[in-house]
Amino acid sequence: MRIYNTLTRKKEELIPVRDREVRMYVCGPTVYNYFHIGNARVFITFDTFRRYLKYRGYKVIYVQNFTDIDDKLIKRAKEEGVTVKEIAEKYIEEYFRDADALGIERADYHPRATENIPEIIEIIKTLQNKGYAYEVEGDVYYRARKFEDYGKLSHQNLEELEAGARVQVEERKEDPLDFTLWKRAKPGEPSWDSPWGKGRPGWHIECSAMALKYLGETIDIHAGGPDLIFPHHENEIAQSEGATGKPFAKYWMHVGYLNVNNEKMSKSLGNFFTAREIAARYDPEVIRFFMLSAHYRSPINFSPELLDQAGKALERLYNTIDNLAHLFKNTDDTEERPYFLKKLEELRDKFINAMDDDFNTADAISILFDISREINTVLNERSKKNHIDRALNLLKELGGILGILKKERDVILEKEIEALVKKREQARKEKDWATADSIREQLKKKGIILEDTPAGVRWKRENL
Ligand SMILES: Nc1ncnc2c1ncn2[C@@H]1O[C@H](COP(=O)(O)OP(=O)(O)OP(=O)(O)O)[C@@H](O)[C@H]1O
Ligand SMILES: [Zn+2]
Repeated sequence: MRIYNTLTRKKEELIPVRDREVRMYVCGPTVYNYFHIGNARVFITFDTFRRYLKYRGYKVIYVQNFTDIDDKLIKRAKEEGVTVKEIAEKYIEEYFRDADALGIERADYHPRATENIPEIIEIIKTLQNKGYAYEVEGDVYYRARKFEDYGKLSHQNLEELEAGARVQVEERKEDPLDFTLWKRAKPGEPSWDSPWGKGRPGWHIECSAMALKYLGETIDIHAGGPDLIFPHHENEIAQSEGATGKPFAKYWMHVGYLNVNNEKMSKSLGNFFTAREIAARYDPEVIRFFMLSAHYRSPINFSPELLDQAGKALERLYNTIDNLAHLFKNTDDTEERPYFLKKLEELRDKFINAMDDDFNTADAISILFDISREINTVLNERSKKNHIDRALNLLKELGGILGILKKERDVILEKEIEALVKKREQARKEKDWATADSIREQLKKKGIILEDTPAGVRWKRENL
């Protein structure tokens, strides 16, 4: 398998640290709000990659954290007159509700920053002992310039980094490049005891501490959204590698932005839809299908029209599944087509090759349509039962990796269709056009097309 690595800007062969085991850390949400569909892109993408790695026989240990203490949470808690803990509890619960609804499997570990304070303090102490960290009156900073490789993930040299660093109002830091590891407590804010007095952790150090605790010193894949490359992931590397002296993560993966009118969907711009709003209007499988139709590193535009299109495309695959179920019930089970079975195997291999090549879900989806086309041209009411069965299983097997084609469908049988066609004829005779139209629609949804001919009404299944 090959994976594009942000660190080397190349596709590299996946060689996990431990044989057949992939340890993966995905930066999770800051829990002060519902997550939006742009955030969902990260969760859905890596959930899919995790499923695929398992399909390929890897044991996967998957960690996704919750940032449950930070300025945004504190602000939100003040606004609502509740505690920071209450805000965090609420939005962690809401996260699971929405993620479950989108078919995102739970991580093996969902650690929270506030439940790992001793580990965070420990790593800061190590950094301080090694000269990477310094304290200024209860605040602790990371001495970025001391870490030789600083900038290696975002591919910036020191001049570029300096130009990017905001001029600091406070003169406490030795260098504008330095970043916070520990913040001295302000009155009324949650705080923990530490060697530097009462305070709370900075954002970057949480992930270093939790990755180390749950996955070890060198992990295989570290992932997140594109805005995390700098500074968050760059700083995570400086902290983790500074503390352990070992490489932190072998492969760094980042998804492309989900945009609205070519602008990043974000809370601050106000151009966002929560995952909950969208899941109320669209089938979760349609949302996944939409996300996975593009390459994960490409930006995607979000619009209701595009979701509708995704819905129609997914429906075509479901029609094939319905047709297969229909054929299975109605076949006379005589026609042997060894070529077809061989072709299915070839298409499965193509799907695997696409996914092995940096998780190319866009190609993988187009192969599902190739499979569907093959089924619809070759199979008929004489086909061998085992051919039909193999075809159905293959679609379910490969669809399942992407988290689609999992729904049980009630297949409409011939005699039900005939009955509805008759009912529609009757309605037409009585000039009850509303009923006639609604029956046509009902059948269309099940992939049945009606043709009004001079000899009466004929029907056929779409794709067959
Ligand atoms: N439009 C987007 N497209 C893809 N990923 C995104 C987008 N917006 C946020 N992310 C990612 O979602 C994950 C959760 O991030 P976080 O909870 O910090 O979001 P946020 O920064 O509050 O969102 P926003 O950028 O809307 O303010 C991160 O990995 C982040 O990179
Ligand atoms: Zn992180």
